[in-house]
Amino acid sequence: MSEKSSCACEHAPIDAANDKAAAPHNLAKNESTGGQDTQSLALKIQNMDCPTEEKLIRLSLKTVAGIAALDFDLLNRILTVHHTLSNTDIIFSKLKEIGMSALPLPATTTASATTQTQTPSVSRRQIITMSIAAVAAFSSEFLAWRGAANDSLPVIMTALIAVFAGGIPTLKKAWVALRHLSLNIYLLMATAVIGAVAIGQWPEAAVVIVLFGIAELIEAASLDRARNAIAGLMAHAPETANTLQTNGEWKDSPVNEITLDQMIRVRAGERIALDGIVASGHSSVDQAAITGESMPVEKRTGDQVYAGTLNQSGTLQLRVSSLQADTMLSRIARSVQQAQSQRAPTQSLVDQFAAYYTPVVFVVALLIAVLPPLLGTNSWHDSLYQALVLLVIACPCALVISTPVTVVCGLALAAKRGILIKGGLYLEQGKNLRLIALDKTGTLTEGKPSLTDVIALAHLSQAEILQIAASLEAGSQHPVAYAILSRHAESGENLMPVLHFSSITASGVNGEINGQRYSLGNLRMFESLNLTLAPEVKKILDENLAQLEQQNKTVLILADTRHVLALLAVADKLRVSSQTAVRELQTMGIDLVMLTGDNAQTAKAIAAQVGISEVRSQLLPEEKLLAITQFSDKQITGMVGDGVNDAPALARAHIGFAMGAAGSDTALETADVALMQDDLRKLPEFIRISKQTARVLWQNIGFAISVKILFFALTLTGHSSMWMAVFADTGTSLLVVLNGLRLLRYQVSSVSETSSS
Ligand SMILES: Nc1ncnc2c1ncn2[C@@H]1O[C@H](COP(=O)(O)OP(=O)(O)OP(=O)(O)O)[C@@H](O)[C@H]1O
Ligand SMILES: [Zn+2]
Repeated sequence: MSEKSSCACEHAPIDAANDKAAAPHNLAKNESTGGQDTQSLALKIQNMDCPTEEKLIRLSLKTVAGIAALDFDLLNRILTVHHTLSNTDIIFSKLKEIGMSALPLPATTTASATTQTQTPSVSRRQIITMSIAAVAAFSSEFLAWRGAANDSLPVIMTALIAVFAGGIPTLKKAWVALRHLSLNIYLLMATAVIGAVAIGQWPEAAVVIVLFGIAELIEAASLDRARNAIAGLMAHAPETANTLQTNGEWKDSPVNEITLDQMIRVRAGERIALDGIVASGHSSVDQAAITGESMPVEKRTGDQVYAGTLNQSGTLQLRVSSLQADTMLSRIARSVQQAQSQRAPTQSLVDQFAAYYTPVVFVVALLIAVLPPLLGTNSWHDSLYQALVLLVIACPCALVISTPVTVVCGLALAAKRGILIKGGLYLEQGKNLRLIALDKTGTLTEGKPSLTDVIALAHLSQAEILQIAASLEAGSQHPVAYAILSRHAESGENLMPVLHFSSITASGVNGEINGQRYSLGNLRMFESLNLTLAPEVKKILDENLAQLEQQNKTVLILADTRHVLALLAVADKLRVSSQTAVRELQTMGIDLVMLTGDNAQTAKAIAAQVGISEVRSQLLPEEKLLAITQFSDKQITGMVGDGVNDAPALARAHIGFAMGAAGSDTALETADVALMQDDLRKLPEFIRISKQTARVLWQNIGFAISVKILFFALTLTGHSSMWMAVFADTGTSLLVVLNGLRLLRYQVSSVSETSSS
């Protein structure tokens, strides 16, 4: 057996290149495709349940030239093949060869696939034949127990019935594995059974293969449970919606036929079918399905509502703003689905362990079969039997299956609470966070500042100042611009046209109005103008500046090319939840640092209010990035931002968190963890989920390994039998899957929630 194929039963990675298949698609693109465009083919494979099958598929498709990468989503039984083939028939025929029938899926439906209930993987027919097999196997065992010889005709006949009714799928898969020179659990089982027959233990052979068959069915059924539990969390949007027809009537139509900008009506008590903007009506909407927040949110004309959320009180008319496949809910489902096809570190660890464990046990089994009889310390018969028992416990099934189930349940639990985690890696790393850097504006504060002061320093009136400032800010997305623009909107004046507009990140804006060049921004921006000011003007400017900053306001200076014209001050409110979150994180032993582009005085004041002692202010985006780089060189570092200016820093941190992701596409895309709600308390909650997931993960690993060790010892001392080993293996698999599922019901109670509600 070759180096590669000697790896374990189950889904140990086959080689480095294939292992990358678990990484996001863009990686696959760069791989060995010779610059051609990589296409993706999504396939639904009904009987792809177990990591063993993943391995078989990898083995069989590995030989096909033009396949760049494979993404496995075992839980949803979807295989995505990234390839450069012009004809994909070869994929189907290769799959058929190993007994898998594949159904092509349109690329866009992969998301909604999570939200459909799946056909159960255990059919009635399988249950009936397995029952017949079970009766036959136990009759065989019973006859032998009543005194019939183990190789007498009635015993052999009943055993054969059991093997044919219950063992054919196992034997078939073993044959495929053998042909591919891969050592997997089916091959181990088949070896054990054939070995038992060879030493005349017919009843034993029958019982083992039937127990294993039942185990496989139970495992498939329990994975179904995991699948449905997760689908149940995500599936919340109705399939039809009450739409306005061209003749003015309302009619229920299927959601997938509804187009953008159509009007739909949602009555009280109904779930909303598509994302939309409220066109008329007023209601409170329970948005838990998207944001995880338990309090309903008031919705009126102009507000955004999401598919899957529950309209509680009034009738709403909505203008549809996204198609079914693009709703926030579908994107969350898609994101969870993509996350689960990426291996978490523990999973890779377990896979690696499994890759060594099985061959080692196999060699030990061989030694046990051969050495004692050669040395004359045991009979051939007994040694062979012991060796076969060892083969049964060589299967790392429970271990390998429990990790993905647990991780997926952790991801689903978090998604249910409005925390969107982009991969098992971040879920596992969360518990190791030692330092979290927080952005100020929009993260600790609401990010919706209001204009508090307008101080004229030259000939302009307040109204003129406001008009110039607002016209300049019209081209900016910065929260400061929002403050100035919304005040200006109240005045009812028009904005003036601006020529040669430019916006300088972390400084301000400038442009030309009526032939005059203006700039508006922070002190850094003003100083870059190099104006020579009369001493008395300089004095007034400095005094006002100091005074406003003393009040913890962000001060902007409006200037033309020769004079300083005015000071404008804005103030932002701290989020109520920030304080509690900061305290909780500190209790968890995490260091907090505030990073901000704002002035030192205001930064320090806000930090003091929330209880953060380390502050870095007046940072440019690249300086934020530098700070994060320094932090993450030393410890596991998280960064929380709103994803607009701080995308590079978010990307550099070990875990980048984006706030209020439900409102912003960039945030949802750039973050490793997207907090759907504008609430920092989701951060300690994320860490708690991470810790609980790790706990369950290690419980499972510990339990599975203990059972193996126990049986190893029992076997070596001649105290276990083959069917006991199968029983233990199955039982362990089942228990670890159930233990993983328990996570879904984990109560993420937190101090802050109980005290604030
Ligand atoms: N469009 C703008 N108009 C006027 N001033 C601006 C504008 N954009 C940035 N500034 C000034 O530059 C400063 C730094 O901006 P930056 O976006 O880096 O940080 P911030 O939003 O204030 O805070 P944080 O870094 O916490 O998000 C702002 O405090 C403001 O004084
Ligand atoms: Zn197993």
